[in-house]
Amino acid sequence: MHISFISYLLSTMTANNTVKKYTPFPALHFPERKWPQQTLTKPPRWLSTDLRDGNQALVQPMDGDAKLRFFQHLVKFGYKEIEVSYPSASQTEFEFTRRLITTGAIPDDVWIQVMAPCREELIRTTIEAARGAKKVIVHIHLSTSEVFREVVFNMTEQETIELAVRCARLIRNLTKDSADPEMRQTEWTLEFTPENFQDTSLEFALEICEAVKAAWEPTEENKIIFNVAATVEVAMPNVFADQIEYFCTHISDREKVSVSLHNHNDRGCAVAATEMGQLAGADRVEGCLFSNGERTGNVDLVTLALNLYTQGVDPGIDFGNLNEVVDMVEELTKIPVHFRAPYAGKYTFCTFTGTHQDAIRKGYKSRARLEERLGPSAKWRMPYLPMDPADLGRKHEAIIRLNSQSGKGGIGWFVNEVFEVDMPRDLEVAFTRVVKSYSEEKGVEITHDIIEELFRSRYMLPKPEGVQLLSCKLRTGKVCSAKSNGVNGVNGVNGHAVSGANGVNGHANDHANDHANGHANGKPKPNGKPAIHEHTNTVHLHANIAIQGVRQTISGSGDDILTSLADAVRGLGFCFDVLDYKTEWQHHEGAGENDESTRRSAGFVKLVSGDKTAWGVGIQEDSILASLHAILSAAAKLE
Ligand SMILES: CC(=O)SCCNC(=O)CCNC(=O)[C@H](O)C(C)(C)COP(=O)(O)OP(=O)(O)OC[C@H]1O[C@@H](n2cnc3c(N)ncnc32)[C@H](O)[C@@H]1OP(=O)(O)O
Ligand SMILES: CC(C)C(=O)C(=O)O
Repeated sequence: MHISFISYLLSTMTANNTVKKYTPFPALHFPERKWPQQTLTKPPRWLSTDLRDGNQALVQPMDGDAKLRFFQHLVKFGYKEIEVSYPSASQTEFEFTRRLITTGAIPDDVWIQVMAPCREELIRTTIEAARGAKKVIVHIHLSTSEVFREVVFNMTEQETIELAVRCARLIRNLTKDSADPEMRQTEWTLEFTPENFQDTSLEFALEICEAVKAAWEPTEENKIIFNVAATVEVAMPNVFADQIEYFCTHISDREKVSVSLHNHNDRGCAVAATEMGQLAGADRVEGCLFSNGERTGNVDLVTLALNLYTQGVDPGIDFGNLNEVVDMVEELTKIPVHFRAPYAGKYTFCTFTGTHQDAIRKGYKSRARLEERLGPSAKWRMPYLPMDPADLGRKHEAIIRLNSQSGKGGIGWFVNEVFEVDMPRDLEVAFTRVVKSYSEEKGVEITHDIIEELFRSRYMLPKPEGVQLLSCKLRTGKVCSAKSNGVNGVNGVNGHAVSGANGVNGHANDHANDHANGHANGKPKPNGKPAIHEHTNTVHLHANIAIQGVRQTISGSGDDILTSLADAVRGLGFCFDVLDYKTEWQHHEGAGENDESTRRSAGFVKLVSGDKTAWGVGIQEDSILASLHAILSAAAKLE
């Protein structure tokens, strides 16, 4: 037999053998389940364990100052239950807990949670650390799964129950039943975690929780918390939901119990499992910001909260400045938030892809119209963006980024961001070719600066200040004509637009709107055929201009201002026809519509001469000057 065939056989056998060491997690036979029909309509009680589970998983756990900053942020975001420490772990943990309490850093409505294993001396230390706080959840954990009982603790089920009950009684004696009056002033709650609940027999999990509950004696007002943890995620989320619904419907005194979830992300399903667990009846959720925590992390509290938000449910946590949250967590944990993390990643609301950019751009235009009619609470319907980035304090300009995968939608978006104008479609197509070939040739991301440079050098006069309009007179007259002054296929203004014959400064605004409207309405005729006008107005233009300081007089006639300008420029010795044009006023964000000091006009003109075509663009405070620039710029390129 050939040697490589033998090694192939060996490797297949090895692979088959290694997979056999795993056992499938059994599904629950639970036909009574109701969770698949439920929906989430309210937020859970949230607990942040960033300062405990998150902290214990760091290469370098946080010091007291870092923990304090983190704590203050958590309070600011709106968390009312915060696991602050594992006081028996280290002096830092103990002292941090004391510092919070003695400096009055804990708002009255915030519960701190302190954690300990089921070991008497460590529980005593833990409770001592919490002395004097207003509201404290004492959290003890004990693994209940078979493998832990056998491998780690060497304890029977009965011994495990007895240990848990002893600890619950001890905590009760040291806290709510304490002889020390200072201790009794604190509001104490017990949280018991049957660690590895997911891998524990449900009957045993219920049995141990019932025993702990009986030892603690919770009330409806001050419920005991059973934190049914997926310490290691070993099953699919639907199986987890069955386990939770079974637990919720079989634990006694349900009204005195808060069922809490604590999901880790070993199979990558922590968010799904936590959401399904809530559908199944859980009341409370523990997790960390951006999924920090042991191994693959705890469930991500940011994703959970914002998933609710995007279903129209207020999570009660404020992530209105999500970048600030990211910065804080990255700085204090030294773990970067992934670029594609839900909601928070740098690329989460950003696309390089042409068709996506086109859809988003159209989406924003449609959104602007919708908001004009219905206000900012109009229902969010946006292609590719399940959430408004502005709700997270994220800027629209970060959404679209350009490379060789981008198309005219994205490139048009950038031009709009740089110049505050919308290009005509045909110019978008032409400029897209320019940008794509630049991007492919250089292999770089296209920035706003590159767009500006490419656009200016391609379509605008190199020195726009070199061309000035010193004065301009316009006159209209009715004529009977069947041609359009050498301007192929351009319809004229509406016949009434230009009445004045003012100087430059005086004319800009009274004729400019009509100029713009006329062009917007006036579509070029296909094939460049002359338009037939039986009775129309002709615009006669007479202007004094200066090019590089040299004064010239130009005059021309046409169906409208632009075509009469084109006619006049031809008088300077250029030879062309107008193929397409558009004028518009810039959309100045924040400036009032009639704020003349900030208004600028854009003229876009496509000229043809022989078999050459060229676009020119002018952006100026004066609409006639803008069009003049556009024509001169395109005409120069045809030379
Ligand atoms: C799933 C979770 O994340 S639970 C939270 C865990 N967090 C931490 O462990 C962080 C802080 N921990 C520590 O600082 C230390 O581990 C301490 C202070 C708790 C204990 O330290 P040590 O006494 O040195 O013990 P060590 O760290 O080796 O822990 C193992 C011992 O604790 C026991 N143990 C582990 N979990 C528990 C528990 N939930 N209840 C009771 N005993 C426990 C083990 O059986 C073992 O006992 P053994 O030495 O008799 O075999
Ligand atoms: C809640 C505790 C015990 C925990 O961190 C876990 O189970 O993962």
